Amino acid sequence: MGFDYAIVHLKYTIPPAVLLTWLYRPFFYSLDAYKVVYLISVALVSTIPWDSYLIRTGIWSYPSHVIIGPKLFDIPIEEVFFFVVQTYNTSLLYLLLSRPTFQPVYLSAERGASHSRWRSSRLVGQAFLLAVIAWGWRCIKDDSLGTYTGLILIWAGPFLLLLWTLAYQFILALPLTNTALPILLPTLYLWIVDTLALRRGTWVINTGTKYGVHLWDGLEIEEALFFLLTNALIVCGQVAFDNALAVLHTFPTLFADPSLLPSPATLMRALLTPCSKYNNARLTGLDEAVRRLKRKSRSFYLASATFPGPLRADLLLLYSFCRVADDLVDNASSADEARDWIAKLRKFLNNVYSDTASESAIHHQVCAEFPLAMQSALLQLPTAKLSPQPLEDLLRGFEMDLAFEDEPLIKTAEDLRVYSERVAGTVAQMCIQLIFYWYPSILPAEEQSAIIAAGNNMGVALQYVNIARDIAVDAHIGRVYLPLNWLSEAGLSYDDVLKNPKQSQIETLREHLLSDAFSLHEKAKDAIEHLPVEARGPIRVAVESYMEIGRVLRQDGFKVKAGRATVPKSRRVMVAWRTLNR
Ligand SMILES: CC(C)=CCC/C(C)=C/CC/C(C)=C/CC/C(C)=C/[C@@H]1[C@@H](COP(=O)(O)OP(=O)(O)O)[C@]1(C)CC/C=C(\C)CC/C=C(\C)CCC=C(C)C
Repeated sequence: MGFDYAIVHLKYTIPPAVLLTWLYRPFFYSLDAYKVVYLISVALVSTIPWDSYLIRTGIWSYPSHVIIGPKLFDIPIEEVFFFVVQTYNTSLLYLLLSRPTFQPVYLSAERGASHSRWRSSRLVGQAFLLAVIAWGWRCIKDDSLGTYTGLILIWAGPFLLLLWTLAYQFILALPLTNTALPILLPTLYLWIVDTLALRRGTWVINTGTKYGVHLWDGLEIEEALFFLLTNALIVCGQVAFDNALAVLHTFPTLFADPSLLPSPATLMRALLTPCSKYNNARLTGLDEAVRRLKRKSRSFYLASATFPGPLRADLLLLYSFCRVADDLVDNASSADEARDWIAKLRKFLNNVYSDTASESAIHHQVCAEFPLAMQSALLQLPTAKLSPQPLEDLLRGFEMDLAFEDEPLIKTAEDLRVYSERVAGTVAQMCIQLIFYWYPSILPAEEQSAIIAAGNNMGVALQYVNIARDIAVDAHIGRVYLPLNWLSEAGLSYDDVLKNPKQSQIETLREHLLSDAFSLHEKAKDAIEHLPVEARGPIRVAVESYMEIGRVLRQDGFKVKAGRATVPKSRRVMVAWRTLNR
């Protein structure tokens, strides 16, 4: 009996597991736990018979003075733990590196003209893996120095072939930071650990069944291959799982109301769905939504990466609709044109929520009345999960903007509040509706209404920050959102602000608005902790990264980009990290 192997775990495998768990903790949703447990179970079931065979045939061995003693099918318990901890560590690294990626948009890769190129890639990969398996078989048949290599290849090869066949498109399409990196980093690390363990004699690769070639001093080529292939299996397994989830959550017409923890059979059905059945319009809508968010809002783009998959998709689509609607109205060349857009948007919403308008009539109206680049933002809005009232109120908020043509719109703080409730409180309400759709709350109805009311206030707080940031930008387009009575108290007229929005008295009014924003924020923020657990951290990030603009505005000499105060990227990331871990 000895503790050498146990010490390898204490020194080299458990510390990264603790570190990775700590880093991934804010995102460790039940679905992630499900994925990791699933992969660990597959790893154990597939590895134990193989490893047991290798030990019983003397290909590798563990001197009795390095292990504690208990064994499972002749495998020391420390070795069984190795399969668990390696799968756990590599999976967590994969999950961590994949967090920023919105995976469903990578389903679109195998479409259009390049279809035959994808088919060739699949065939080339399959042929390569079949050749690898055949070569492994030959090595074993020869019963010589290639035996260990052969056993590795005929064990890992078929699993890799299966995963490649099911998910090759996703494996190839995802960024290398999601695929190659989580394979290579743990492989390199385990090569180093293995070198140290072999040198100390913690495990021994017996002679006669190995080539005796070293990748570097102390690292047998077979060991290097083993760790590379096992990490490739873990990452490809995770990618295949995510591929199935992306299909399940992206195409409600193929898989209506999928469970948040789908069964292996459902996952397999999703993976086996041919790409030709994918809804291209939905993929385009999601793709455009991600691009739009990335281009237009750095705060919400960062926050979006913290939301769990299916909720993230719906928030992206909601953002896309709100952005397009706001831009259509704001960028119109005249008030009449803006009114026209609002009428068209209202017609669209009336059609969507009416019992009589058919899907093709809605489609026809959108294609006939809206620019091509904006159509998907309307057609993919998740209206079935949203009530019509906040959308109608949002349009009424946009209509208020048009009143600027005739006279100053915001006369009192109350007017400002009404306006902000319409353009931002509504957005908050819709975000909460989507959260409750995906993660139904167990709270009584009145508590849920209180959360929605707090959300509405939080939306208003964000809108105040938005107005405080954009005083000069808005003045440039003839709008002043600061209440008229505040202006007169500061000895200013509406035209003074339009002419010189950077004068010193404006700073006092900006501070007044920010102070109202932060006091609303302070009162509303506790309600976030009553949201379903999956949404709490991400909503904190969304809210706090936007409120950070307000904090920057309160500092002297803040950085301005295109006339607007900006939060430096490192500061945004710090805010996100801090709020996630709160
Ligand atoms: C994380 C994620 C993907 C969130 C998406 C949020 C979303 C759907 C935002 C829509 C934004 C939008 C374009 C709305 C149109 C009206 C408008 C302009 C509103 C202002 C947003 C400012 O965005 P931006 O700075 O990009 O706009 P301009 O360049 O000035 O045109 C608003 C300030 C409103 C944003 C309000 C929210 C996102 C609501 C936040 C509150 C919650 C999520 C609820 C909090 C919950 C509790 C319980 C307190």
